Amino acid sequence: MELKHPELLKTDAYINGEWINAVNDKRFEVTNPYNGEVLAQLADCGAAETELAIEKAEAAFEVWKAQSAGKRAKILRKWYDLIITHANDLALILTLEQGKPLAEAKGEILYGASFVEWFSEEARRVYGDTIPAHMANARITTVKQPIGVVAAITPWNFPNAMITRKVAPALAAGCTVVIKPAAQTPLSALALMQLAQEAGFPPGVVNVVMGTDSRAIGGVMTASKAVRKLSFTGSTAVGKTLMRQSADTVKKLSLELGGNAPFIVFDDADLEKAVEGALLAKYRNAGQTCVCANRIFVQEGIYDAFVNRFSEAVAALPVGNGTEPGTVIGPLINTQAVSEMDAMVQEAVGAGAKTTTGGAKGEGCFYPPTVLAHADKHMRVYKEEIFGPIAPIFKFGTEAEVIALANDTEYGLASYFYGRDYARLWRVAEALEYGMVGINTGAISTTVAPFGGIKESGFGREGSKYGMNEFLEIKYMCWGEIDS
Ligand SMILES: NC(=O)c1ccc[n+]([C@@H]2O[C@H](COP(=O)([O-])OP(=O)(O)OC[C@H]3O[C@@H](n4cnc5c(N)ncnc54)[C@H](O)[C@@H]3O)[C@@H](O)[C@H]2O)c1
Ligand SMILES: O=C[C@H](O)CS(=O)(=O)O
Repeated sequence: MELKHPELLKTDAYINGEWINAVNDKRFEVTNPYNGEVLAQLADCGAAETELAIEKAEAAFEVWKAQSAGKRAKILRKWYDLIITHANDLALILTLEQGKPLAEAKGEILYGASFVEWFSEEARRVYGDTIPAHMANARITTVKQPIGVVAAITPWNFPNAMITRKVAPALAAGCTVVIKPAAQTPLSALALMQLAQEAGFPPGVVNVVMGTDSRAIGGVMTASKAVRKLSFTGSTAVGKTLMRQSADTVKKLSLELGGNAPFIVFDDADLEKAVEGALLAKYRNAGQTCVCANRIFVQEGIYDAFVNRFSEAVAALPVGNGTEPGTVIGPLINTQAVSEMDAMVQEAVGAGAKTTTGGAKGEGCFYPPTVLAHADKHMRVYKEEIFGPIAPIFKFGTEAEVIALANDTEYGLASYFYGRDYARLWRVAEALEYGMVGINTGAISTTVAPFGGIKESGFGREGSKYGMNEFLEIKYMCWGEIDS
């Protein structure tokens, strides 16, 4: 791996400002999904290392929370500057371990960095209140205080941004953090720790433990009384497990879970813009994105025109090695994902769907971008999160019909629709049961807006002016006997 800053390639856990091997010397491999090449052998951490990291984070909390907001802001800003300086190296590490094309990886690095920049600024704006008291001789104030040690568990699909989106607000609030990245993509997390160390975060403020036994690591995190907050991004199934495990210590939770986004195209939509938006919303990271369009609903008047135009554009998407310029679709994370895609496609085709492009396994971790016309609500692609490059297209008649279809899911993360009748745009935006709605756009993810879902897509918001609230407790103070 040719890096300008070779120190970014780390393979040991980062605990209390030191790089440490697993206590039992166990290592695990991280491979490149494009060609199966072993990129590195990493410390295979478990319960012992997690307990140590939590202990050090708890000790560091006393120091970090006592820093001024300005001091925390300065170190976060320095971290941001270092991430930007080394963005190309971070993007290469990300592409090699996760597979997404370099241009997308660079975009993720800049997106991830934007959370560090945003919360380096928000750090100085944790305001309290003075409230007119209920008694003449009393005064009422509130202050916001950091909740304490935070455990962060993150997925493989955005191995940089899903970390900074949690860790930046937590650190800005004065919390300390223990991160467990996905075992498939830990190199991005460790590279961020190298830069955090260079930025001057005191030992123990931010830590990373990685390993193949996620249950062991998560089990320690959820059982620990020292961990006052768990912030999880991943599947709904695992989110539910962690929620159950956290009940015994009544942890504050943020859950960013799975999605099943509808992408609705009304007859009056600009067809070209709708196709462009659908391509963007569907095929980011080869469809391995929580907010990807999962079900494309097209009104009957333009159904055939949309299917033809969209299929043509999908068939032309360049597929290949993420490090090659021009690649738009890289490999999936592993061959199991490829098999899962193929099973969903074959089930849909067996039930009457028609592939207009793609529809058969590629080599290794590749599955071609696939379009399924004449999909219906009885198929897996309607009910389940696809999390891959398959675009099922459903036909609908009326506004009421498509709202019912769009909301017919236990998920509630992202949703999208294209149209031009402004009265209808308002009605549909208000009727969709989702945390986020894209209206005439397929790209909604930004640090300035509250990112998160409802129903079984989780709760809590990341980014925006709301993001720090996840890591703060409001304390109310009632000052009596003022007139004595
Ligand atoms: N809402 C969002 O912001 C968002 C963002 C990215 C991904 N996701 C979702 O994540 C899923 C894909 O990511 P994934 O495959 O990494 O999800 P996953 O739930 O399998 O794993 C997520 C993380 O949890 C860990 N984990 C798994 N089982 C665990 C356990 N029992 N205890 C502790 N940790 C455990 C994994 O090692 C990984 O670090 C999709 O459902 C996607 O929608 C959601
Ligand atoms: O997988 C979903 C992540 O949240 C990525 S993004 O925030 O939509 O870019």
